[in-house]
Amino acid sequence: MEHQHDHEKHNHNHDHGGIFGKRTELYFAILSGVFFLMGLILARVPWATPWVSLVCYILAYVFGGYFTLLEAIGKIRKGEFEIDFLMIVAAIGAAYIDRWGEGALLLFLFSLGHSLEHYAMNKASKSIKALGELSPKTALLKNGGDLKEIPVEELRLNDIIVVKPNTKIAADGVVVKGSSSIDQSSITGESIPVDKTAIHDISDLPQFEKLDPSHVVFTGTINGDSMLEVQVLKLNADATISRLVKMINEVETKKSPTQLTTKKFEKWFVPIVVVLVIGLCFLHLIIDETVQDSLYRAISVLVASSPCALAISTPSAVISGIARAANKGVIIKGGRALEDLGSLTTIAFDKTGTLTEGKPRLINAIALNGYDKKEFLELVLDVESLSDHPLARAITKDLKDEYKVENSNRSSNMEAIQGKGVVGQYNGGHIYIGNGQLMKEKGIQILEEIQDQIDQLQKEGQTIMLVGYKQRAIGLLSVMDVPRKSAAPTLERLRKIGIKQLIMLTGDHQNVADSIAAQIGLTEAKGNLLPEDKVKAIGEYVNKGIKIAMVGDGVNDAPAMANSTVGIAMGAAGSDVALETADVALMSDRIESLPFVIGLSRKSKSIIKQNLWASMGIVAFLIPATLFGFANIGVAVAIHEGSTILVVINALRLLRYNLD
Ligand SMILES: Nc1ncnc2c1ncn2[C@@H]1O[C@H](COP(=O)(O)OP(=O)(O)OP(=O)(O)O)[C@@H](O)[C@H]1O
Ligand SMILES: [Zn+2]
Repeated sequence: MEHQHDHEKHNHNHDHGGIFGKRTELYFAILSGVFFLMGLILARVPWATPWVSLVCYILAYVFGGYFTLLEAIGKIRKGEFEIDFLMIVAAIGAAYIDRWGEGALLLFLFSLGHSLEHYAMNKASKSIKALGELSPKTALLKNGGDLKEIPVEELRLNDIIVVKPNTKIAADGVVVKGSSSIDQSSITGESIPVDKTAIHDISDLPQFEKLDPSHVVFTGTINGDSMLEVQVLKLNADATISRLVKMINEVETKKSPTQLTTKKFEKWFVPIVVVLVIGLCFLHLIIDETVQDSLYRAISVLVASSPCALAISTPSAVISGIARAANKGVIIKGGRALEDLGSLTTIAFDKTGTLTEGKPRLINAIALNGYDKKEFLELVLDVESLSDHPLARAITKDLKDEYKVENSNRSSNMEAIQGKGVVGQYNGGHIYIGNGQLMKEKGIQILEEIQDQIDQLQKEGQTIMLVGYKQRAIGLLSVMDVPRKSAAPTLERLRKIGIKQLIMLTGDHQNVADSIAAQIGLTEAKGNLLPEDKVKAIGEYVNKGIKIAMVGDGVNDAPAMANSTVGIAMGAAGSDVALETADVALMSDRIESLPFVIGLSRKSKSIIKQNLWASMGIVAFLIPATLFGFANIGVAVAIHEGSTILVVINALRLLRYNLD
């Protein structure tokens, strides 16, 4: 509780700070309204001298105009020319023709409208900022035998911290002692706690990204009922949560396509209005009316045509949409990604780790051609332990754990052959481990009967790797990675919400691809693809004008993702690379979030559309209404500001979006 308080003090929004704190803008608007009303009343009481009411109006001007003027000046400095400026001009114009009352009303309603607008927009960004407030301020550093509470900024890499039950974890790191179930919802949006256990071997830690997620913990997540010891693997500034917050804050500055179009529209619309308004000022030269009448009309039209609601209609929806996604553990990087997500018709998935569990198990390890089995297994272990391909890691693990083979480190010069396998040196001979293609290229013969066996295994969905040593096939490995339980229902869901094509792209054999596809219900499965083929396959869809997303781990699939309309990375919590490269990052590896974000994006798009129509409709109605004198300044301002707030409230509905 104390921490939170502390944070409030330092972190509040300074945009519109002032003597009354956060709400100064609103209070000023209210004061402006009070003085306007007093002016209005005093102008009508017989005993008050006219200047008393004038003083009230002037005070209404001061309070109503203060922030508007500040904002206008700020924008003009940046070379932007916006509505605030037009409003100031209109108010000055009103004063000039001695319509102080209407000028005061204008500034009062304008400032009220805008402070409410800011308040509402804050509500959206607050749910983003709340993310940043998740990380605790201090950590319990284990220092020999005793514990010391230190600020998180002072933690260094490889420090050991103690996490008490039911407290927040203070650093990204690996569990080295204890096991507990951890509420990671703050990062992944997953409400069910995840079990974490201590890593067995801390002597030779792999990179943070390569660690098994069941040992990894994140800053800001909440420990369950038991004590943990965590080795710090990231400095506070680099913690996943810090990156997230930074990323989402940058997102607000990236404009969506609709926003850019609206900006373009404003670029020619505003000058036209200005010319029209200036022309209207001189109307008394042509038709029979007073200068005052002409100016009054010009000011009303100016107010009526300020595209205020239009300007806010898209950003408000984009921010609300992104905020909603963020608290469900999905990072959407900007308005463009949001709008693209909403227009998808096709989704391509990587196989391993995306549609499948990504935990391949070694099913068969068969020595061929009379090669000694023990020797064969050792050889495979020695070579594969040098590779960090997921298949290699699975094979290594199972050979050690299940087959009790020991690593004798007799292999050297291991090299990966992209999308095919590995090559290494062993006892003075070349050894190849990889797919059939690799064996063919290296001139290693596979007997007919073995090929039949391979075909059979592949049809069951097993990935086959052959081992060639000294130009001879000496063994066969088969590995099985089962589809995620959530894959079939998620694909079904996606189809239901209208995604027409669901495609799998994989480096694995076509038979394996087909087998998985049949199990989970894809429209198409493309196998035998090298990484560059995946990029090409995506490119073909994009060239046909199809909006396609590529879903993958964000690391191996980064090029294909970059080539797609939207790149979606899964399990991004553990991988900075994935977080950086993707347009959309699912922090957890739950593909079931996909229908939700797509639904949310579509909703955002439709809200943007509603907002655009509403705001343009109002302007289209108000301009003639003021032009022909049906609406005076007061009515014009009221409708104008009313529509602005309506548009923002409409956008805020996204904060409560749920896929039904
Ligand atoms: N280290 C390795 N050891 C043995 N075989 C390998 C290795 N790396 C790749 N291969 C072989 O190359 C094939 C293609 O590998 P690639 O990395 O392109 O695809 P993948 O990651 O297994 O599958 P996906 O494309 O679905 O993610 C694998 O199916 C395997 O047969
Ligand atoms: Zn406005």
